[in-house]
Amino acid sequence: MNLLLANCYLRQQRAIIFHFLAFPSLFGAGKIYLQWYGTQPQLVITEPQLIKEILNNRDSAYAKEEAKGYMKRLFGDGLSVSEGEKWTKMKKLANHAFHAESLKNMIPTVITSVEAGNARTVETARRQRTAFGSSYVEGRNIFQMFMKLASITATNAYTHRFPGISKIYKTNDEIEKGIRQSILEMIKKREMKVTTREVGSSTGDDFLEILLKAHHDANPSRKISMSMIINESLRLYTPALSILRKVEREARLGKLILPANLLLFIAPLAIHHDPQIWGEDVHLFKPERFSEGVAKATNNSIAAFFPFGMGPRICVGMNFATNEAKIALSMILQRFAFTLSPTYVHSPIQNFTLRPQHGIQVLLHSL
Ligand code: HEM
Repeated sequence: MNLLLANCYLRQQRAIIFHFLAFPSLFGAGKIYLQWYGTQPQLVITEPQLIKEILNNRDSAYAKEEAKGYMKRLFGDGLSVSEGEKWTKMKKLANHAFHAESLKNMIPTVITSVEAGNARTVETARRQRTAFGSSYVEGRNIFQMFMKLASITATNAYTHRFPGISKIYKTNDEIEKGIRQSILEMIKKREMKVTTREVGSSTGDDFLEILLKAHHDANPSRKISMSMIINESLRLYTPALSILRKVEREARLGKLILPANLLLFIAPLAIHHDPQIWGEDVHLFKPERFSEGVAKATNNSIAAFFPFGMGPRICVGMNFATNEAKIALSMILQRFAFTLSPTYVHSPIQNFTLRPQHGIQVLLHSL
């Protein structure tokens, strides 16, 4: 540890770099090491307890690293890169914009976008086929209601300061109710299919049916929900690969004394792929890890799973992103069955966030 510390100070003179992870037995510090990012040394932290200490710190010992180059162009001087009073004000506004009530109001817009995407896909398929299943007609009706709802919502955005608005909102409510009803009916039909089908007699399981079956499984350890699938995807393919902080003033971190200006590189992916936390099957996609919630899956170690960060700078879009994914997935799965295309090449890369290098090709079948 002392050697590591020495390196922290040497860094200031831009002298030597030791890669501690490469020599864990020599230095006994396998979870903390120094790396160079271009000409910039960074202390990489992959120890949950220390990460918790850094990200939850509220006495300004650690700050966001100033955005440079393309990051600056991308983020400007917005919430994610600001500090102090400006950050407090912006965070308050953002939290308000994303609180539960506001999120509820965004749902029709999300639904409209997904439905428009679904409709475009169906239209493409229509050119290749002549016959449609009843689900298309049901979907078209829902889509028409969405369009009406979207137009009313857009109109409301301009008229909400004027009296008499409650009448318009009532119309809005009715359409929303109609949409919800139609979707619920579609789900019910699919659920009936799943629950009345005998085990083993299934023909051509699609993802929704697999999900529904898992959801209805009598064995609680085999029940799978959308949240479990989203959590396991975020664990295995953590989109935000790094969370950066700068040491504002000399700070004690565990047994280390960190010099001011040292850059800290927090690596959620390293934690999410640590076999000591997740077990030897860490690289397998197993949503059932989360069957009893995140706390149980992580043995109550809050910093063992943090795809959206933690502490005061936790992602403001967390609930929006997960709700959007759930809405989009459930709507797509009601309309289509899909399987992975044989042309798909698994190649996750870091391109700002972690993403599939060549996209994900799937074969869609209209239901
Ligand atoms: C799967 C999707 C997403 C992931 C994995 C993600 C991840 C993260 C992470 C790890 C942080 C913390 C950064 C840090 O501590 O330095 C963060 C912050 C932030 N995220 Fe997200 N994010 C997602 C979606 C979104 C969405 C949809 C929005 C906006 C609509 C958003 C807006 C923000 C903002 C504004 C911050 C900065 C908060 C602050 O500094 O106080 N994110 N995000």
